[in-house]
Amino acid sequence: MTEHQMTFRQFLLQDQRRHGISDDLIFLLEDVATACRIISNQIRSGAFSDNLGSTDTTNVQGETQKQLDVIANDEFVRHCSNCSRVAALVSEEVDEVYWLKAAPEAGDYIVYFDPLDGSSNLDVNLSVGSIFSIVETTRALDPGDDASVLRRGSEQICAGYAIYGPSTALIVTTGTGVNGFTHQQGTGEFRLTYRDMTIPPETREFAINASRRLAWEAPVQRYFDECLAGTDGPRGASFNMRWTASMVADVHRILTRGGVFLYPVDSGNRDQGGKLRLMYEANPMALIVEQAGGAATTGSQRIMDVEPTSHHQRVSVILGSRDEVALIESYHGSVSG
Ligand SMILES: O=P(O)(O)OC[C@H]1O[C@](O)(COP(=O)(O)O)[C@@H](O)[C@@H]1O
Ligand SMILES: [Mg+2]
Ligand SMILES: [Mg+2]
Repeated sequence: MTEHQMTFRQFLLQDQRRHGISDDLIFLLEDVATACRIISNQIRSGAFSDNLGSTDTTNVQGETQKQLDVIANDEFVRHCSNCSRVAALVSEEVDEVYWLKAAPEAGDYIVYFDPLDGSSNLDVNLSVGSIFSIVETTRALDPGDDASVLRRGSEQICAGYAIYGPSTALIVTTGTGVNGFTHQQGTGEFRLTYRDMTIPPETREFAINASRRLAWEAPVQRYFDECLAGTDGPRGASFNMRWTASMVADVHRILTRGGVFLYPVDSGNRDQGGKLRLMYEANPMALIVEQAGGAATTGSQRIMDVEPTSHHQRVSVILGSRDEVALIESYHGSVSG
């Protein structure tokens, strides 16, 4: 058997030998993989099991929940609760923190997750995903205080996402590079198919929701206009654009062939602080992108250095190919300099 076909478990055991990850983290990651496997099957059989479409409930984000948002949330809660070292869960779909331990200890885990990312794509059969982030606490959490789960992204020990696209894949980092595993029909195994994913520093492809152009701040407008100016413009090159309305799908493309993804703060979402959520969208994707040689910024600050103030806070997100991100950051600097 070549390393190429290694199973997720075999890879984690190798990671343990090489980098010392704990048994508990291996068990937890296998539980996350099980949750994603079940969610993948639920999505793919959606039209027959009547779980497509919306519920009549609204989540803490003020969004009408899709049935699969709720199903995916329940699968994450059910499986992540198996690990006795998980003290708390933070989900995009639920306002409060799930406290799993009455007396948390230092060394316990906090799991933050977006159970179903790109929900607006579900009913139109486009790629969606799940995103997760794991922090190991250095001091005991206080179950009476939800703010005690607030940790900087730089404290993550692990992050990943599952993409439910033409195939289902699980992309994970435990702090020593990024590897991806494709779900194998028949065996149900996740097998190593993307080894040491690396983002090229340069790119000619960007992803942004251009329908928000009028709301953007000057640095983003400048960047966009220069890309569209083509070979005769200041960048001296023509750029391609993509936007899937699923962060997981856009980031997966960037991990596979490079690019830059922007969901900046703009006049339409400034009151909320942006669109995407820091703890279970921006931070995990920032760790994955940085581990693959890319960069992730708010425009003025490294995303993983942002000091969180609430577990559902939103943030400006610019991530991907390192040189492109640096250029966009310099445009923000030149505005604020
Ligand atoms: O609809 P828009 O403005 O293009 O926003 C799309 C963005 O919103 C999201 O769908 C938000 O995530 P959720 O689906 O988990 O709420 C991102 O995946 C995506 O990048
Ligand atoms: Mg999301
Ligand atoms: Mg979601």
